Amino acid sequence: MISMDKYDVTPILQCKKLVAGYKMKSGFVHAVDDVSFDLEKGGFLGIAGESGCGKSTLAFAIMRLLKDNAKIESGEIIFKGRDLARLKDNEMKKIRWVDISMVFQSAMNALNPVLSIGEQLTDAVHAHSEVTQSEAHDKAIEVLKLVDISQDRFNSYPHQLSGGMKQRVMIAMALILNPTLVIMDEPTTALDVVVQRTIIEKIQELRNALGFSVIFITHDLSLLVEISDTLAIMYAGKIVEYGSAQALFNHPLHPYTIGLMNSFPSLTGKISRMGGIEGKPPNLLDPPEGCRFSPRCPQAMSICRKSYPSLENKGENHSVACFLHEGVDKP
Ligand SMILES: Nc1ncnc2c1ncn2[C@@H]1O[C@H](COP(=O)(O)OP(=O)(O)OP(=O)(O)O)[C@@H](O)[C@H]1O
Repeated sequence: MISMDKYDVTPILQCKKLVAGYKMKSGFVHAVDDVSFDLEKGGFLGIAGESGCGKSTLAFAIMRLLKDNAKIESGEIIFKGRDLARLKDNEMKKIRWVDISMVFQSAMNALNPVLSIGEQLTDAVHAHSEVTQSEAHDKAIEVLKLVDISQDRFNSYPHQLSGGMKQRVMIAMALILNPTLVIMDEPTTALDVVVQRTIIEKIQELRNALGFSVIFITHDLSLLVEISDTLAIMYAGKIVEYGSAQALFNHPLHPYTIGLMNSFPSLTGKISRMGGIEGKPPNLLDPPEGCRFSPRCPQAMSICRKSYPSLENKGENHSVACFLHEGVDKP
């Protein structure tokens, strides 16, 4: 885990009570429901949760790249003092890819098969800045070098590269305009474990060298506790636990976080029972009353089925939304 002291603590991004989702004939899918968090300059925020809990919708809302049937219903996304949720499209265009970029799930498949990677990188530079062909070419070579791809590969086509290399090209693409924030949505999921590890190490190395902030989204909590300085655990559209990766790892408070932690082997090597979480997440068109986790929670009390607990501070940089902890201050 990374010490937080190294980084400036001024938030560059503040999500405040964000509500976003999908308009359907049968109602509104509350995919992101009252989500708030801060991200410091140079910070690394990991967002974990099962499939369908709203992680990608949150990422696309920040990028303002939501699908046609989706919308930001309320809340704010303050980036460098401006509310992205309310920015006009032409203003957002100046920020997207330039100041905030994104590496999508299976991004490597998004490379254009008929253009060389060098052309795709230089096109990305030209699309957003007034530079000469030779400056764009130099920039492309520079970012390829950052992700350990030799300049001999400049004229290679995507099919000539391995999956790991293609994903590194996508990371190079996300970094080419020197963004302040890079959102990574499952950037390594499609790759084998060894390649995944190299790419994660590369991302950390580049973040340390270049100082950009990262929002890293994955269902793999074991990976996140290792690489993030702050963690947000999402369940059914809501953040149920939030805080420093260390605090969450050492003292997970929410039964859902504990369930996720029990779903992977202990990093300390201690043998513990691997338990999953029974049941499945609710339908977000019609979520259960009260705490959305209550139907699956082994410790649910009657209040949990009636009211939703608010996210309360339980110690320095650690908060949880759970009635089991309401009014109890924990380290
Ligand atoms: N285009 C859409 N129209 C309607 N509902 C959608 C649409 N896209 C996603 N959803 C719903 O929104 C909710 C959140 O989905 P989202 O993709 O954000 O979750 P996720 O945590 O990123 O999942 P995954 O890890 O599988 O990508 C889910 O209930 C999903 O079914």
